[in-house]
Amino acid sequence: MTTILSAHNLDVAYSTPAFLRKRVVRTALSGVGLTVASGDSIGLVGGSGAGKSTLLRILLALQKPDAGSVTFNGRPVEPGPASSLRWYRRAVQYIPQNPAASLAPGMGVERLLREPLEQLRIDGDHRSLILDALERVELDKRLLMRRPHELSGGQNQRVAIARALVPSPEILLADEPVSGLDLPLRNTVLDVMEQLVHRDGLGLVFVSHDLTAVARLCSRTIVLSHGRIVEEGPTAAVYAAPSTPETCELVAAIPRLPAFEGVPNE
Ligand SMILES: Nc1ncnc2c1ncn2[C@@H]1O[C@H](COP(=O)(O)OP(=O)(O)OP(=O)(O)O)[C@@H](O)[C@H]1O
Repeated sequence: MTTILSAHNLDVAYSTPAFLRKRVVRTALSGVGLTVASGDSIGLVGGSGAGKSTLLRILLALQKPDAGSVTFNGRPVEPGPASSLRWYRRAVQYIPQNPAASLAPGMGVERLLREPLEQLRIDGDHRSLILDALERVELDKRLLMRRPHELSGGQNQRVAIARALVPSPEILLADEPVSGLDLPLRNTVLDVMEQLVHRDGLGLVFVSHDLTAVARLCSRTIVLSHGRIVEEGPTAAVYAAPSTPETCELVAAIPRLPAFEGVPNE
């Protein structure tokens, strides 16, 4: 059976606190829907304030929309106590933007990778699940003894990805996972994510300002602007012929190699 995470007609508006005299209501999402099957890779792009994080929080069952719904294989997904969401957290995992902030500094890598297995009450041989996740992110098992501050930024991000992989999820939701990394580390992390999508067939929702990374990982792209989906389709088609001003602006911002002096760009 194909696993499906679906969001239908999501609306979210934030309003300023009631004690302020001039109440401002800001639309964060309006009529947003998306569907992710295992093996799908979807880039979620848009300018600052477009609604990407709000959508991700709802897909992670961390926030309830004002209207609309999220389902996983037809089962409703809503914020609630950890015990009521274990089934969902096993199937859908999160890769954070900033592993330095999300990995507890006092824990060694082995403990960090064991914790989700215990919290989600996953049976089986935890040590072999941990070693398998490490291998998938191309980290040496000797790193299990280290703590986050003894690792590079790229190694920490791969630990964060391994932590998301240990419960054997079907879908990963990633929030700007390479934004803080310099170019070589960024490429290493993207290589790992590419393998997870293309070799292992995991579903991916990849939130990013980095359209080059989206082009590499995602077969489909959704463009959000002011809380609305303004464009969506196969990534190559969206980039080749953007049909809205918002997408044109994002595509125009993709860095290009400068022409060498005397050698004109084609
Ligand atoms: N807790 C909140 N209270 C009030 N307004 C909020 C809150 N969270 C987000 N917003 C507003 O909702 C809109 C969407 O914000 P959101 O963070 O989802 O966008 P984003 O696309 O993730 O932006 P960025 O790329 O800058 O992180 C913005 O106008 C933002 O200011």
